[in-house]
Amino acid sequence: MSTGIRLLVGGDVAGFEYKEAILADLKDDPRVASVEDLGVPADDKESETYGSVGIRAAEAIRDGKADRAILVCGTGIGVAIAANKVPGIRATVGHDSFSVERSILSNDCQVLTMGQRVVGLQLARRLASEWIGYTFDPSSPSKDKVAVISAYEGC
Ligand SMILES: O=C[C@H](O)[C@H](O)COP(=O)(O)O
Repeated sequence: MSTGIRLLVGGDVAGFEYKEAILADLKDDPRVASVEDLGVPADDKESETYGSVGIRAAEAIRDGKADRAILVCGTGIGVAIAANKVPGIRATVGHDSFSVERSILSNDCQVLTMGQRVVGLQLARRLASEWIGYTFDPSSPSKDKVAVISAYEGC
């Protein structure tokens, strides 16, 4: 990934500890231009569920306020489903290095999600770091495949 990526992190109560750890890592990462915490906050972890956090992150990316988001819930599934409801946003669960790589190089995903109840913390942190290191190649054959989805959405 080129320097200057603008990131969001977020999640629900079930992903709070991982979200906080990944947020801390990203704040120290020289590849990151900015990172914003969308919550849930430490003092009100039940304030939102995965649906609203996922949608809010995706809308911010859609609106050009950030480039990508890393979201954590219990499984990664809920935040992915929510983010994918926003037209133009491609979100996926990624719990292994190959999927995390392909989520960018094949699918040009703007959102990576993970599950705090599924993988270990150190793996989640490593996958987050790997993910921001990938950049989609718009001259690759994958571009036309992603375009099929975008055309359906009208994006
Ligand atoms: O996808 C949903 C998440 O895993 C969420 O954090 C937990 O949801 P639950 O409490 O309904 O299992």
